[in-house]
Order: sequence, then structure tokens, then C-alpha cells
Amino acid sequence: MWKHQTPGIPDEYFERVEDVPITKEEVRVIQISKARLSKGQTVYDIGCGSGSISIEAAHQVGAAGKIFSIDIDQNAIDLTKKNLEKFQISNVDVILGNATQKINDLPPADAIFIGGTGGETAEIIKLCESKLKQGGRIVIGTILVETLYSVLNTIEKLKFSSIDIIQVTISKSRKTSTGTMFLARNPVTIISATKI
Ligand SMILES: C[S@@+](CC[C@H](N)C(=O)[O-])C[C@H]1O[C@@H](n2cnc3c(N)ncnc32)[C@H](O)[C@@H]1O
Repeated sequence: MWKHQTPGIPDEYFERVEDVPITKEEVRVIQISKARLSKGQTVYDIGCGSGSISIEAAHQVGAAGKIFSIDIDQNAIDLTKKNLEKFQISNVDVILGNATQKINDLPPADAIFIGGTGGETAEIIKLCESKLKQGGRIVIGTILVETLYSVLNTIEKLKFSSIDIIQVTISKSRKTSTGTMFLARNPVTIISATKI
């Protein structure tokens, strides 16, 4: 389904349902690169939504790697499973529940993506820190100012170094009757760091 080594699977390749978000392809590419993944690694995708990050991460870590995808929403779990089937990926465990209740059961991680916290940002980041191996990477994507505030308040007090914060606004071209214009999407803030 995706024969390329590079990430950036077009959004339209994924199955979608109403009310389950997807991390858009250009933003997803940046998040994947910030995680600095290698073959054989163990990765969590917290708030997996449509499963697009899990699928891109699975391509990066290969068959020897393992992905754990958690979401609190049954619709997101069903959609992630559908997309895993579509992309013929089998090394992903899909877990229904609140990340605060599920992270403790997982094996140590080389990299963790956080795409949703439902307001429990601080607790989830603390749990992730306890599970990340030394040198492991955390990558958090958020559109909410409140989540960013909570991330900053938490991450700086924990065992993380090289905290990097970027904000990206992607504009996509659209044909009009007179030519081609750009339409801006909402900005996304991406926070990444390394576990000390
Ligand atoms: C923006 S979406 C993530 C999109 C996903 N990265 C993708 O590419 O499709 C955020 C997801 O986080 C989930 N979520 C929010 N709070 C959660 C929590 N405490 N535990 C698990 N999942 C949670 C939501 O149900 C939602 O599906």
C-alpha cells in the first residue's frame, strides 16, 4: 500500500470517519522525523485517532519493531484497526482506554507520540517519562494553547533535555476560477525532547 521509504502517506489513502481526527500528512512527516526512529524500536502512539502516526511509525521500525496504539474512543480504535488492515501492518497492538490507565502495562519505549490527552496532559507526560528508555524521544502535537501550557509546565521539570518547540502552519493550494490560491490550515505546535 505504501512502498516508499520516506513518510508522508497522503491523507486520502487513509479510511476516515466523522469525528475521528487525523494528523495531516505534512505535520505527520515532521512528527515522525522528530522521533528519530530506527528499525526494531518500540513506540507508543497515545491518542492514535485514525492510526496514521502508528502506520508511519510501523514503516520506520519495520517488522522487528513494535507499536502500541492507545485511544479512549472506540471509533478511533475501530478506525485504526481498519487502517492497519488496509496498510497490511501486523506489528501494532491497538488498546482501548484512557492512556493514564494503560501506559503502566506497556514495555519500555524508544519513542512516544502524544496526539491527545483529554486534559490529562501532565499525568500522561509523567507516565511516558517513566516508560521512555534513556535517549528515548517524546513528540507531542497539539493545537490547543492550554495543552501547550501544560506540556511546558510539566516537561521542564522532568528528565528531558533538548526540548524543542516548533509551530507549523501548512497552506495548501486550491484552484479558483482565476488561478491558484493558498488556503492556510490551523497552526500545530510540536514539542519534542530526549529522555536523559
Ligand atoms: C488529534 S487526535 C490524534 C490523531 C492521530 N495522531 C492521527 O494521526 O490520526 C487525538 C486523539 O486522542 C484521543 N485521546 C484524548 N485523550 C485521550 C486519553 N486520555 N487517552 C487516550 N486517548 C485519548 C482522542 O480520542 C483522539 O482520537
